[in-house]
Amino acid sequence: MLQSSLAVFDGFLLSHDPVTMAMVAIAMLVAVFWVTTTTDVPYIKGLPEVPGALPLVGHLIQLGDDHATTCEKWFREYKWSVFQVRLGNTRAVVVNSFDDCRRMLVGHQSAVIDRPKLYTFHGIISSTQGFTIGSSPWDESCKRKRKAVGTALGRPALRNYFPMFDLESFCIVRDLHRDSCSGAVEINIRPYIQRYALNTTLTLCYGIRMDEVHDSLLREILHVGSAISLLRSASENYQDYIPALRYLPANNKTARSRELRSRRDAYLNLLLNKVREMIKNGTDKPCISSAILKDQETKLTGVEVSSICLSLVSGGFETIPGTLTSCIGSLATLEGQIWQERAYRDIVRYHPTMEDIWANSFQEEKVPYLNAIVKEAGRYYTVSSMSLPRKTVTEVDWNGAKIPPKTMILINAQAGNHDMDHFGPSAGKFDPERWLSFTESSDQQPIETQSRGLSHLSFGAGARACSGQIIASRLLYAALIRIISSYRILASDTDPPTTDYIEYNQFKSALVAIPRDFKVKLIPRDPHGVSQCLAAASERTKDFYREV
Ligand code: HEM
Repeated sequence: MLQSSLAVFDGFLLSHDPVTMAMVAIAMLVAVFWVTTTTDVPYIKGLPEVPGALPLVGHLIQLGDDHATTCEKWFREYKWSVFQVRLGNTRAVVVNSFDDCRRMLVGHQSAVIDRPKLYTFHGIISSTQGFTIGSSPWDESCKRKRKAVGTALGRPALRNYFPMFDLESFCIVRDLHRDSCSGAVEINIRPYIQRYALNTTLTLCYGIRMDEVHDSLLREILHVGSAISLLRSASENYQDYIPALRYLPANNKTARSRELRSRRDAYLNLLLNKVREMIKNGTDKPCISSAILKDQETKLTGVEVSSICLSLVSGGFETIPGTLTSCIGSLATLEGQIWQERAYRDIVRYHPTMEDIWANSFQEEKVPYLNAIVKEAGRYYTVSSMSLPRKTVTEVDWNGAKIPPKTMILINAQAGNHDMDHFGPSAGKFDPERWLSFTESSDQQPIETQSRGLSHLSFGAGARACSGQIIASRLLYAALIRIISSYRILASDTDPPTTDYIEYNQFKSALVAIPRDFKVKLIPRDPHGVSQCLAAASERTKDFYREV
């Protein structure tokens, strides 16, 4: 098409006939329109397309910073649960209602098992350490990595991590206790939770942890990880969808990606070298990379090992803090005081003494009210609002519309998790009790409602669902039980939490939500009991893991 237009243009240069000139102009316009509106996958008949796509950018500008919220709005406005949009030159199918998200992810799980490759993330950032599992196309290497991670993070493996849960949740309370001065000082809890999440995955991968909340290596890993997560989002990275932008002379996205890649390489290499050194000195702790470096019956390549460690570190360091910090924000509100008291009563029902809570809180998740809080936190604060993009490998027949192979599928988990058709009219409200029923006895004890199948969409679903969901739930539970039983949490009057499920997030364009900062007052429930438990935990955990 372009070549024939150029041929006509040559003819135009030789002739000044007005008819020829008009024809050439039209041909040129058609060619420009064609080039700027063609997508990788052609228009899918039978699926509605949101109106207003522009040449070159498609719907990117309309989608704005916050794709999940814009698509949720379109879903409600047009009453289309599944529609197609154009992200520059890429056609994507967006799925919104809870039932359709489940049907796409579970009902068509083999067809949507792939992940798309993006220019910036795959081509630049991942060129040295390999792709994370969550961004790996479905191939033999991805299968091997998922299998290894499935074993490391599956339910049977959890018991190996009990000492780690004990130590890391102890460190949260230890430092909150020190820094909040018994409620006199209001405190931002997110840094403590960030260390909790990051130390957990660093321990799993490298047998290494950092004790200080503001440790410089810890902050570097968090900073670089968040900056990379920002570069994965469509709204921050138009060059993935509008290739011409890649060739602009002042392309700061590419330069920034390269800078972040080398900073990430530096700390990943440092961590791996530490493990090598520990192996040499015989001081290494059991962890994924030491097992692989010692070649314990593994068939994984070096790049696959880096990819696994990268996936675990990046899988947890924002999702856990995003969910847990926001959840504590909801619990700290006036209404949240009731949930805290009911949770506390339920904790005491299963663990009658403070010692028992501390000794037996991380081995299983048996307090129903806490499980309900964990589930509601996951649902309500959908930290990965558009999940991770999928790609079809085979055709999907969607009510007669044929979605071809290689089509990008975007799961709007935020919309599905707040879908009133599924969760009822209170879908837009944080309410742990939606997961509970109560006994008819006078003390109305909470019982978990047995939900069949998928509770919410925050961990995705189907063959590429989150590999870390079991350990993630345990981490949320293990931190909450110790925090709630140690303190009454009150929102600060001057820096209160934002508890709206959209507005709580300060970076709408990032792949994973970063909650707005807020502060809480922590009023010790039993100061003496907490001090005793802290002293005992300090003694118990002192030799578990080494620090960098
Ligand atoms: C609250 C915590 C977490 C949330 C909300 C979350 C959410 C997600 C989501 C939405 C996906 C994509 C699922 C899909 O496409 O269907 C995912 C994938 C993944 N997550 Fe998580 N995650 C969490 C914690 C973790 C943790 C702690 C780890 C590891 C230690 C982890 C490791 C992974 C991995 C490896 C994948 C890629 C799976 C694949 O592509 O095959 N996640 N997660």
